[in-house]
Amino acid sequence: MTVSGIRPPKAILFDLDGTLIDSAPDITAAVNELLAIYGLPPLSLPQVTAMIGRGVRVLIDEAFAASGMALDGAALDKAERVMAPIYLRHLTGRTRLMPGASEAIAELHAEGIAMAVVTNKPERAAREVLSHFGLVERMGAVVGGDAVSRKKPAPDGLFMALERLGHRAIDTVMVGDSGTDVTAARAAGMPVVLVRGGYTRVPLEELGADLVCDSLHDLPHALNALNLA
Ligand SMILES: O=C(O)COP(=O)(O)O
Ligand SMILES: [Mg+2]
Repeated sequence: MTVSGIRPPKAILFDLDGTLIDSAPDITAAVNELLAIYGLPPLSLPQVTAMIGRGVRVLIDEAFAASGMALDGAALDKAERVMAPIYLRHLTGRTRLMPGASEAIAELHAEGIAMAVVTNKPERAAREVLSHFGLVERMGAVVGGDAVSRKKPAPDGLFMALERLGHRAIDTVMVGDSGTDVTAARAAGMPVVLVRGGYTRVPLEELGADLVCDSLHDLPHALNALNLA
């Protein structure tokens, strides 16, 4: 307890793409390599960026639709299999940490706050990126979109991370960049903070988060001011 009545969180669940890392350039490269195999021209960075956050299958579906080639279920299954190794070859080359990510994680770790990543990215890919940036050992759990039967906006991955961390939803805050993260956090009964600079085109104020931060630099301070129920 810092100030009377204000109770900071004991654990934080981070979204990955658009929140801790700026992976859109690598994901765009992977999408364009896949499209090229199908004889399709490349999409732009802003086009692909808007497709990130709901898992690789949605990404592929939307990329083909935007290229004028709608895929049925079986064709989408096949494209997903073709994409898997391509995606894994484009994880870190053009990906950077979001501003303030390492500082915020170091500060929260020093404060004894438990942390986990809950992403719709495949878990192997998420672990590889976190390990590349030296952050995987800071995370008490990494839950990928393929580790649960329902990805975010369902709360399944958040519950799995809580179980692994040994914390309760009411002591935990979800930190993300999109409406998907807000919906998942609400479904898990958890407060949610959104950070600007991610992959959502909708103004963050309209997404119903408890708090909006300009960058991860502001996060440790903002969390102290968040009044948990
Ligand atoms: O859509 C993805 O693959 C990843 O998205 P997330 O890390 O923002 O959940
Ligand atoms: Mg995201």
